[in-house]
Amino acid sequence: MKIALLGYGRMGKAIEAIALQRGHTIVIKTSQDKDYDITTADVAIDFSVPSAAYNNISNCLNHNVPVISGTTGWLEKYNAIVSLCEKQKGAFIYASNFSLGVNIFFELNQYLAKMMAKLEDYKVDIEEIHHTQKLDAPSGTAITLAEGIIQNNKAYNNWELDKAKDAKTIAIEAKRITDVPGTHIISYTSPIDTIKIEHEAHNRQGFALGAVIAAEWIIDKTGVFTMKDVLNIGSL
Ligand SMILES: NC(=O)C1=CN([C@@H]2O[C@H](COP(=O)(O)OP(=O)(O)OC[C@H]3O[C@@H](n4cnc5c(N)ncnc54)[C@H](O)[C@@H]3O)[C@@H](O)[C@H]2O)C=CC1
Ligand SMILES: O=C(O)C1=N[C@H](C(=O)O)C[C@H](O)C1
Repeated sequence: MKIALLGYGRMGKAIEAIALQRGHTIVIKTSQDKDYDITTADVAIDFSVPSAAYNNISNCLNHNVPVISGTTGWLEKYNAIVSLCEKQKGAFIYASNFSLGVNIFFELNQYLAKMMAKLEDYKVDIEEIHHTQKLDAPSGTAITLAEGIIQNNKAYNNWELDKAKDAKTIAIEAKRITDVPGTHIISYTSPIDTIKIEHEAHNRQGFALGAVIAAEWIIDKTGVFTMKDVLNIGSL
């Protein structure tokens, strides 16, 4: 497969290493807004910056190149991308987190949220820890986790960074510590005890491998997909 890497930072480089190991070729590596011919690629993988993701993804869809995006912090334009993908009969996957481990963690989070819905003494909060170069807060993964709780527990209808403004809001605390690849902790606390589930990435390989697997999967497909489709999580 000929791959375009839109964003060639920490993740772009980790994806390149895994793509080459799996026999793919990198035909475009871009680290800024500059002209390139996206049609030379079979598939594009965007891990760039929040301000660049929409243009990168649109350019692929406008040229009928399937595109995977892991960039976080641009989702106010997600619906516009879905419409463009449908109009162009293109193929697109966004995931706040491409690792298998986090996608299993997303399922656990939803299951636990459902169980805790009946237990009013427990209050939930989310903590995420990332490296100090991260541009966005809270992390895309923490937002997906909060959405998973809200969908499964009527006690919550909103999330907020730092302090929860009322009992129906989930507080997300974002910590920035040198070199941490990504840790997410969900805690349910009552006056009596605390129940916690945690995912800790040891490095970026899980994110990168998941993105390459998604790129391999999306070739020849049409539509807007998620990592749940790629990993066929229901069958695990
Ligand atoms: N979904 C997932 O599994 C994961 C998502 N991420 C997200 O991926 C993004 C990138 O993360 P990192 O690689 O750690 O950041 P990074 O800062 O190391 O790399 C971003 C790269 O994008 C480049 N860039 C800036 N403008 C661009 C443009 N117009 N077109 C193409 N590239 C451009 C920058 O020069 C930089 O090289 C972030 O939004 C991060 O939150 C990170 C890890 C996993
Ligand atoms: O910026 C990062 O590094 C990461 N970003 C993603 C996010 O915002 O959730 C995924 C992962 O946690 C690493």
